[in-house]
Amino acid sequence: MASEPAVRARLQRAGQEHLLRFCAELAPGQRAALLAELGALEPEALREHCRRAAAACAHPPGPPPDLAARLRPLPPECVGSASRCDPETRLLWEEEGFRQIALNKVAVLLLAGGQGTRLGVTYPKGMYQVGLPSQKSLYQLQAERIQRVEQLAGERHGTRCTIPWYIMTSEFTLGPTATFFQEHDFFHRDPNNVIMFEQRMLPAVSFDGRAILEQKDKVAMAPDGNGGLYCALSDHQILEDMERRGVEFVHVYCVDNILVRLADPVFIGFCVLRGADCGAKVVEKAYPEEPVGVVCQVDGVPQVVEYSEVSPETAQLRGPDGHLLYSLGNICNHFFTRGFLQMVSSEFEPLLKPHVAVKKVPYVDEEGNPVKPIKPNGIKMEKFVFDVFPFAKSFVAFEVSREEEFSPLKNAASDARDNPAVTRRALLMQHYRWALQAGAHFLDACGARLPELPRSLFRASEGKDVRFPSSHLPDGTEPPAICEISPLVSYAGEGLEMYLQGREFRSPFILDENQARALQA
Ligand SMILES: CC(=O)N[C@H]1[C@@H](OP(=O)(O)O)O[C@H](CO)[C@@H](O)[C@@H]1O
Repeated sequence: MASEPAVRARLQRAGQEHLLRFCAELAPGQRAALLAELGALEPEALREHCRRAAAACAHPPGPPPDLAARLRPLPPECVGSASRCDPETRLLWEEEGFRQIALNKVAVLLLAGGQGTRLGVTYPKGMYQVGLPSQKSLYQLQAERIQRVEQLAGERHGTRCTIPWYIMTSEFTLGPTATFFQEHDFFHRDPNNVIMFEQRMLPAVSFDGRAILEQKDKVAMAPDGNGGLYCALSDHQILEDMERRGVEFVHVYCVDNILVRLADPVFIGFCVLRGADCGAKVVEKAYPEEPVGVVCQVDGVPQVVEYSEVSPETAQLRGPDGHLLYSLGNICNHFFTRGFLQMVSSEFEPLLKPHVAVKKVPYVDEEGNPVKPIKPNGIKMEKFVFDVFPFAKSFVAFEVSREEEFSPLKNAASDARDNPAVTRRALLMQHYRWALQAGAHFLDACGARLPELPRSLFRASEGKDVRFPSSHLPDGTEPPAICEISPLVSYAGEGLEMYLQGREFRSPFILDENQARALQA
């Protein structure tokens, strides 16, 4: 254990000795914990972190003044589209994706270190369940989609294959996530193929560059952002683990999108066939202020400009076709080759610039009294996962349908958007569409057939795909029938005809594996 004089000397080098000001009055256990926490902070890095935070604070808030002039939309040749391509091309991409999965070359990596502050929960967001009939959590939906896509790839190629699931957690989420997985028997995944690792934490810093003490024996620490991924990959030898397993392509995604398609073969295949080392899935932005980053070019280089860093004027610009000029909304689904991740982790990571968030950080005052500030008093610095895009040799964006692939759980019920009810509805609406496309009919409680989709709400596209965009429905509208389809039965709406074609079902209807077996018999 680090001794107090040793820790004090290190803190002096970092200019942060004040962190020990209550040390003498702590009980032995508390003191040891504080010394261990402080002893782990590297003095030069801590000094630099606090210096940068204070310097960033000296700049006026908001986007850099010259940013707008440096922005351009991504050139069309870098953008593919799942919905606007011809069906044969889409099939080719999908086939390539399945081939790579069957060869065990694809892994998924979940970014799950966040604190769920906006959602207002004290546990990891992935454990949240939005109120589906099956009561599945986000983690369970994800686990089951991995299992199904492995099965589909295996069937096509007459093999058994594995998609390892890497889960980046933080000090806040590792313990509860690990326990949750154990309690749920890893959702029937082999625990050897679920690899949890922890991202680093960084101290929150006051406006004058001093790390903040949250309690007498605890520094206010926060995860280093989802771009902490690249340090964490090195810290825990994750890339070596991928290499041992033969993984070449990694689908990185964030935890909150209830519709996320893990290891999506179409996306993987598109990126691989394009020879991309780095890719981002996007949806068309719904409205100018939508809180999604935009994929674009800055000084001619592909990049994401985060919603918090783009001015309202720029966000509202429209192109000649009337669409938003910066319309490619980042949905935090990224493709990386292992080689690219290796280069980033070994070479480019130190070049990533942290982003500054000014926050209310609870602290102890000079007398040691805990204070909950009413206005922002501190700075948290975070790296962003997409800040590595400028280092790509070949970057692509891939546009997908929002209704099918994007409904993030960000906010508590008190917020009208991206809340649990909205995400629940997005999933149930999707499953209802899939069931209708597969030829199902639904009955009300009295056995009468429910009217099928109001014609005015149809938007026919993608061949026989019946589109029923939730964005065209008045807020709060439920699908006409409740239908939930287990990801173990269908990953993206495929293969449902054999259970549903021409049959009638009463709402609510849950198509799980047992039900599917019964219907097949
Ligand atoms: C740093 C980062 O990854 N930000 C992402 C992420 O936003 P959060 O508000 O941090 O959850 O998810 C959004 C999509 O849900 C995406 O648009 C945005 O760019």
